[in-house]
Amino acid sequence: MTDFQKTLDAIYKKAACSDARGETASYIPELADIDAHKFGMHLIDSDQRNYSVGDSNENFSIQSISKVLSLTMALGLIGEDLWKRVGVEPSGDPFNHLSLLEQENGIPRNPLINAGAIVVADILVSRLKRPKEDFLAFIRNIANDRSISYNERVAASEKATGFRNFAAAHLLKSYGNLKNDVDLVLDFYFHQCAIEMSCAQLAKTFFLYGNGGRCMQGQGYLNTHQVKRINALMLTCGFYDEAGEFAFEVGLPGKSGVGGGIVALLPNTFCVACWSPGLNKKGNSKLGMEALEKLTSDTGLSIF
Ligand SMILES: NC(=O)CC[C@H](N)C(=O)O
Repeated sequence: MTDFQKTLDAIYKKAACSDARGETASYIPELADIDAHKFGMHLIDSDQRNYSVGDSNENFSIQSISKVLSLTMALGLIGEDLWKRVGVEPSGDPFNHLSLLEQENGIPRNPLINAGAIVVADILVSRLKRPKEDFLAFIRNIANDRSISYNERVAASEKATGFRNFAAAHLLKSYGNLKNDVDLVLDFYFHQCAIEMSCAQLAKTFFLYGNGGRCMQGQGYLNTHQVKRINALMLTCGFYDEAGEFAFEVGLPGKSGVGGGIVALLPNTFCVACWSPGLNKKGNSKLGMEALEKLTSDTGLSIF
């Protein structure tokens, strides 16, 4: 049987003495000052046993990791119609690029790049009575944890500097693929990105994607067909123009965020969350990528 705690301890030891930790995300001013020496990891196996190291209980901004959760909620609300407004192909571009959006007439390549997530946010704004409150309640239910919240300072910070997201939303609007007011949709989007969680909470929340769509409490959020699709999207699109590298090095469906978090899972085996705020050039956690590579290499556990 795999000794996950021993593997995490070895990863932590290696990470602690690494001095090439990458850069924090300075384009969202509130994220720029996070201590790049933080490092945490939390793993939950299929028997719901927990293993952790480092700053695994410290909150951080989940940023783009939230795109998987908003997609999950939107799929539950409108089902397959969602795919009329957003594609399922990797973009091979950075998360905030706009060129393909124009070439492809306002249909974003996939729901995990910013433009795609903004369309998903638009769907939620249309469908939910109190979008921000209802989305937060959805996540708190999955995690069974009322303490999960938005960080209003991070949301405001991104609103003040999120020019590319405003550009994306306006472009979508010009193609008729954004139904609501740009400011309203982006207010929701900036808040979803500003949700804070710890590695422990994140692993708990994403447990459902490795468990046939059922959360740790046993409640179903996705059917097996939908969960297959979301895992396929995480594998092919979860790391933008580094998705190939993540599949190559780590070999798991997963999702990153510019807060330095990465969550990944092996269906029916484990769900793991890692946090190290320094990013590589592609906007993915530098040590997080290395830690997950070591996890799957040392244990021999990956989807390949
Ligand atoms: N990759 C990310 O985490 C990007 C999310 C960030 N809120 C943005 O829209 O730019």
